[in-house]
Amino acid sequence: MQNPRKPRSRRPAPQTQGPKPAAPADPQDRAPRIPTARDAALRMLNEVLGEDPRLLSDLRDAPWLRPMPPADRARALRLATETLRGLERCDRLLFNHLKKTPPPEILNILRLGCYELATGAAAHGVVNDLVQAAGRVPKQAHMKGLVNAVLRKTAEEAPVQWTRLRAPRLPDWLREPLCEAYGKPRVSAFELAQSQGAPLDLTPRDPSAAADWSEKLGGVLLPIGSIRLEAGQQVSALPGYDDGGWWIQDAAAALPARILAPQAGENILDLCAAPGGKTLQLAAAGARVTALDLSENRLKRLQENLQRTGLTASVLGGDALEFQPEDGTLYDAILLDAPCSATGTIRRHPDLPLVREGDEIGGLIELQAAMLDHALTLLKPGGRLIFCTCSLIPDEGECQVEEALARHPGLSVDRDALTLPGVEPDWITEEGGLRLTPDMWPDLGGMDGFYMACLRKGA
Ligand SMILES: C[S@@+](CC[C@H](N)C(=O)[O-])C[C@H]1O[C@@H](n2cnc3c(N)ncnc32)[C@H](O)[C@@H]1O
Repeated sequence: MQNPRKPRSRRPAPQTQGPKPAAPADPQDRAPRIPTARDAALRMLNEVLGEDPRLLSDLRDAPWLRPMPPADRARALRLATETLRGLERCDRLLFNHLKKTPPPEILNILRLGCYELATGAAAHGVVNDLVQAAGRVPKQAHMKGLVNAVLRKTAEEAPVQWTRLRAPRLPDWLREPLCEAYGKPRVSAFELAQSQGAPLDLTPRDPSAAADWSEKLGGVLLPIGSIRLEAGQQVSALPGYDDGGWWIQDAAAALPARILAPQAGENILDLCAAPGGKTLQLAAAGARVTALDLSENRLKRLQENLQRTGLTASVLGGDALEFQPEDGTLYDAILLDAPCSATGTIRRHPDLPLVREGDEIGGLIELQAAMLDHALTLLKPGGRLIFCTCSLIPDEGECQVEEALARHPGLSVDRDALTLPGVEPDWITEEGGLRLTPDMWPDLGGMDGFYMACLRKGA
């Protein structure tokens, strides 16, 4: 596998999307009953694809989901996620039977129905339920007949046609810079991997117990030490959840802390730490960890994760750009998991390319560089700093490291840190980082896209 070609300039990705359709009215405001999983999935689709688009991850804790039983909430999220993953396929099938684009809420009802019918749901129940849902859309009840007719036709052809349609394409704002960096065939391979979703990966608290956990949980032990299970499990019911024997973390996301190779007693700063997968890895190795993040909400999840696993870290709310340790001590090592476009996580979050338009990437690139520069001021001479992002865009990875090396004489890349079981030579980039993409490990179920490098401060 080849390393990506790097774009020469850092221009922000172009915006090619037109204005979003008008926000639909909120059917739940008029319906006091507890939403069903389908009702909630429809509301999620309306919010993600609405005028003020929201990410599904921002809707997880929405107050209107609270009255629902947890299993229905989980089903709603799965239905919305998978409909959004298959949106292009849904529209291709539906528009064979539509003379013009229906109002957004009706179109989303059809899209949800199309996804469910294509993937094996019983036609009778889906169609009846969604016709009823159309009848509750304010001012659109007359569309019930259309919903009924289109879904009945879709029920006949969608199960056969669905997998014959191409893997949904990324939008131009992302596809163009990725094609420039990796070439079209690789980007098509990313899209295929993204269309297949992601398995459930776990990081064992004790890396030497990985094989035991894998056997106990009926999983597959991955070459880099993570445990892979099939998606869709009730995680809290699995052995080891309550006592923190492992935590959920994509295999690719577990590598930065492994490359850091934390030692017991080391003073390690985890900048941009929440919700804390990497903090847990550092603490489990016996390091004295300071975990800092700007988001109070995400820090709550980090605290819960520490509590469940019984691990300890000093948790601080604050801005990584301004952070100064109270006693002025410098850190042995720093992990900087910088905020980024998150384009490496699209197989888990297929809503991301639909909600974002790429206009935030220029600002993120500046922020990452500023964070890296500030982090270096907090590091001991000779200390190591892991810079990582869950992005596929080289400007947020390879280019950041190349430019940091140019800005900081004495700073070097520690290539030896990459010598770990399971790390393949093809993953190593020219400047000495690791480039991971979703098409890697195709026979094992892929991995998230990530970039990481271990930097050494001059002594
Ligand atoms: C990629 S996520 C971190 C994931 C985390 N390291 C883990 O393994 O679970 C990036 C984090 O950066 C945080 N963040 C964004 N801007 C920040 C800032 N200026 N200072 C500190 N944290 C920031 C976000 O709240 C978010 O939690």
